[in-house]
Amino acid sequence: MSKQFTEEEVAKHNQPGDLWIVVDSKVYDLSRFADMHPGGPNVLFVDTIAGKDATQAFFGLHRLEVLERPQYKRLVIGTLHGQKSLIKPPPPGAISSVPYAEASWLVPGFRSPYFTERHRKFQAGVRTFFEEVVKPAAIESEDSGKKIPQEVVDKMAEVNIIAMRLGPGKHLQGRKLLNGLVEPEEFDYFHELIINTELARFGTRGFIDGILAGAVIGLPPVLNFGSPELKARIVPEVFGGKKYIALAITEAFAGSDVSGIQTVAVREGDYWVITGTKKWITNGHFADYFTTLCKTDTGFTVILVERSDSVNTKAIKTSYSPTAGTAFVTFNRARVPVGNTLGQVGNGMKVILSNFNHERWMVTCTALAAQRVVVEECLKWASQRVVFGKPLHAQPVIRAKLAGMISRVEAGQNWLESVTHNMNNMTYAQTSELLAGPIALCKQFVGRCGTEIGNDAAQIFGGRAITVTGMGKVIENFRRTTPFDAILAGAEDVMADLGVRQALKKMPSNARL
Ligand code: HEM
Repeated sequence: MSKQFTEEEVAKHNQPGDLWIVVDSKVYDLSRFADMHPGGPNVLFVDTIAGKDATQAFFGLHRLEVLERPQYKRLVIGTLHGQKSLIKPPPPGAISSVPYAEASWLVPGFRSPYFTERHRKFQAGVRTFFEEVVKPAAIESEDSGKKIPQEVVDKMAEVNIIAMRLGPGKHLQGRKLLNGLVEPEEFDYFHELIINTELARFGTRGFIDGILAGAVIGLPPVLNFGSPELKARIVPEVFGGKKYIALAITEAFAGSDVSGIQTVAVREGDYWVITGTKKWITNGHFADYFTTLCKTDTGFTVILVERSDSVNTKAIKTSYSPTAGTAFVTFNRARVPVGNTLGQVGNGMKVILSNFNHERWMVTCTALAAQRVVVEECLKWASQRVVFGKPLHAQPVIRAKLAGMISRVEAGQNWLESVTHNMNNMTYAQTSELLAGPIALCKQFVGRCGTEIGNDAAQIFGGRAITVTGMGKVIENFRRTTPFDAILAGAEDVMADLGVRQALKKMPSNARL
């Protein structure tokens, strides 16, 4: 039982050298801390704060996590008599009770045609895992820009999260997935959607890509088009988190116009000799393998290039965290055995295209999850921030912005879930034929919504939205990095155009008004 104080007792400690305040029923002794307070000592000595309950003032200026830091927890000397602490960080794995902070299938009372009890159990397990194991590293790496920690990769490999991120399929057979929370044969795209969602909830966009997005896009060509020997060697290393792989398609010469690439592979006996450069290669800075699109005599060919002295990687400074390992890659006559060819020589475009739908869908999942976090941040802030003597949400313009943000996220979510349901029920050929357009359009819609949500959130948070630490840090990260969602895996305008062109191809010739 902690020591209890009356309001009168607390009130006596209200000056330099002897300062107590109350936040959420806890009494803090700030006598020595006041001079070290990052917001300065003077703000603590005003009449309404010193010796008083400063809960509202505190939460108008600090995130709850400040009070969770050990150096500040130590300042608590007791509680206010007869009061209980009401504001607590949610335990790992908890579902938020803030409206629209969760997809509706997780909200008590709502029904879903797609998610089962098994999905719910899986979601709870994934959230707990990510919050306990991944979140601290996500925050640390996003900030420091350093490579994702190997211990986290090892733990993800142990429960087969790296393998699950490649979606349902034979590669999951015989694996124990998240301690048996899902069987390999029941694993579907909704399970994968859950993983993508949970990964994107920390306000750390660079880390989302750093934590092996390269494997999600770079390994499928090996799995689907590599020789049995190559697969037997590469796949276990990557799923085991021991080796890293990146997809190397784009160049300074060619982005959306993939066919403009200039990297060349020339056959010399049993080897390919590869010369050229690749740009914006996610995870490239620390990758061991590069799934590389090359020009060959008879068209384009995808070749798995292993890191060697002839492969040089240089970090590119992007607007998100260097922890993503974004690199400029140079192949300087890199010699690769012909056995590393993925698919048929000259048929590289097929190999590359086979990957695009899944990649675009994945980016849509993580983008949407990050947007939902922004909605939650804005609802909390609009409720706890007091302006002109009222909560921020008392302003109609703020409520209008919230309405727009919520509607965009819910629209995107419902579209994404419908696409995901169809991915679960279509053959690969049907998905290519019928879903390439909807996935492209859904991605461009969610990407555009990201820009609009970022703009609205910035108006709600004001100066805090352009400040890297403190109250608005999640909004700052989101606004700075949401363009990645609108560009990676297919730029917004290209996606829109692709979706419409796919639709026009299917226009019946006899359709008339
Ligand atoms: C337990 C008591 C407190 C602790 C441990 C604490 C700690 C901190 C910390 C760590 C920061 C840096 C910014 C951040 O990380 O969010 C900060 C900033 C600040 N604090 Fe406190 N603080 C306390 C109480 C208060 C109170 C009662 C006030 C009321 C006026 C206050 C006013 C400020 C201001 C004005 C800033 C600067 C905010 C900004 O830059 O936006 N602090 N405080």
